[in-house]
This record gives sequence, structure tokens and C-alpha cells, in this order.
Amino acid sequence: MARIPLKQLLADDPKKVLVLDGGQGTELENRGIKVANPVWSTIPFISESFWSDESSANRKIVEEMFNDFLAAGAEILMTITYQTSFKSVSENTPIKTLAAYDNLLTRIVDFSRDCIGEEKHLIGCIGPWGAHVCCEFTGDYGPNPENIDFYQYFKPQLDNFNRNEKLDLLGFETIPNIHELKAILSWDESILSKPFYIGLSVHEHGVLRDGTTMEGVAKVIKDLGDKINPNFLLLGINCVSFNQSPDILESLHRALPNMPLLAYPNSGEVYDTEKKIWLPNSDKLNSWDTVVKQYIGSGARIIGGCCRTTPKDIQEISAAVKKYT
Ligand code: MET
Ligand SMILES: [Zn+2]
Repeated sequence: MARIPLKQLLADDPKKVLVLDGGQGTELENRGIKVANPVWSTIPFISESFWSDESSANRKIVEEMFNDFLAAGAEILMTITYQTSFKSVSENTPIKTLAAYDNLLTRIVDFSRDCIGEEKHLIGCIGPWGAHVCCEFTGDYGPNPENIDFYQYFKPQLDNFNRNEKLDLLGFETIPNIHELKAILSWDESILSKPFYIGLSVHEHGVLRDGTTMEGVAKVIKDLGDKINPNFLLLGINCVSFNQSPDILESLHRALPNMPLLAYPNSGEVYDTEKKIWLPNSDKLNSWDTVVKQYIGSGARIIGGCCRTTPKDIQEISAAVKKYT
């Protein structure tokens, strides 16, 4: 059965809310893959044995993770390519040429599609520029962020993903800086030829990590008017604090009432960078049931989880989505 294009699916049924999968990098870590390295969750795909040995331990772990997210109710899933930019891969792994990089991405997308089957939608996940220097949670892109050549950074990954028919949507995730947002939104259909979304990295006080308000974000989009790329399908937030996420999404909704939104917060645990451990969310004010209900009230069309969320979280999200749609 052919998949309904997402743009059509969302337009045909204004009540439809899709359940996304959870935090893949941290879930692979939970399952024993050592992701602490410069290409993070890309690491299992770098070793040739992942591809040559169908019973390799890491391959089993990734397959089981996808299976568990599917069983939990995920309807749209992501490729594990957050830290798989050409720059990250070519500087930190034996994969050095554009041709070898292209082959890597194609293999990952083929494998992900095989894991989830033909009926579910697949997102080509693209981490922010900041991911390669670990500043997606500070938004500090140096003294001249307006001079960064974002297109050059993303181009090799976009060239592959744009032409890959196994992908239904491109997802720019955890975007913390207004100059990066402006750059992505300035690209027309020749650069972004597939439907795409942008997930913002937002501080718990409700501003983009670089300090831009949600009104400031909205202004960038409003100023583009009808020059906006028609492939820009959804805007939203990801890897933001669980507790604050409903308020943040609501403020985005107030600033852009007609924009379809998406939300996938982290678990609310906090990473202690010195001890290198996750500290519990001691202040978990809400349940997924309450959070999902508020997201839907604020115009969310895709809802899932980011870092440290597991198939159990996706199960709770899925139940809440069924209840409130
Ligand atoms: N999709 C990514 C992942 O969970 C998002 C990471 S946010 C730092 O692997
Ligand atoms: Zn995350």
C-alpha cells in the first residue's frame, strides 16, 4: 500500500495527530550501544560488520528498538542520523569522501525503511549545525553567526535525502539559533525539494537558546510571506524540558495560529556534564496525558519524545493521542 503524502494526510483530516518515535540516541545507549563519541548515535553504522553481518549485536539492537517503538504505537519514525553530517562523519570516522558518505546515508535509509515497513512514514533526521560542536543547547554560534555557511554544511546530507524516495519528510532538529532558522527558511524548492519541518531548541524560559522570543521566530516566517518554501510543513519544538513544553508550544501557537506544529520534548531529566549521568526529573509536574492534551489544543499534528524517552513513553503518548483526537 502506498503511503499517503504527509501534506495531504494532514490537510485531508484536520484532526489527525501522528505519533512519532522516541529519543533514539539515548535509547540505543540504554540498550548497550556506546554512543559517547563525536558522531554519537551514528556510531553503529560506521563499522562494516553492521552491514556485512546480519546477526551483528548492534544491528539486532537497532532493529529491536524500531520494533519496540512501532509496537508502542509510533506511526512516523526517524532515521538515526542526527550527528551524521558530512563534516562530522568525514572528520571523525574512516569515511572521508562524498561518495562513501552518500553510500552510508543510503544504507542507513534503506535499513531504516526495512525496519519499519512500507506503511509507516519515515523522517530523514538532520541535526543542527551546532551538533558538530555540541552547542545546540546554548545556541552560541560564535561572534558572527550570520556569516556561517549553513548551506555548505547541510548540502551533502540534503542532496542524499532530497532524492531518496524512502523518506517522506526531512526533520531539522534542535535548531537553537535564529540565523540558522533564517538560513533554512531562505532555501527554495531547488534546495529543499521534500516536505520538511523545523524543531526548535527552546530554553525553559520560553526563548530560543540564543535569546530570540517566539514572536521573533514568528516574524521571520511572517516576513517571508508567500515566498516561503511550500515544502515547509510544520514548525515545533524538540528536546525541550518536559515540564515547560506545553507553555512553550502554546506561545508558538499564539504567535503563529495557522501553523501546523509538532512537539517532542525530552524526558525532563537533566544531563550532568561533569559526572556524565542523567539526573532524574525531580519535578515531573505533568503526565503525558496532560501534556498531550495541551499540545493538541495548541495545534500539534505530530507528537513524540526526544532524549531519554523510551517506548513506554510512546505508548502513553499514543494512548493520549487516541483519547483526545
Ligand atoms: N532524533 C535525535 C535522537 O533522539 C534527537 C536528539 S536531540 C539532542 O536521536
Ligand atoms: Zn533530544
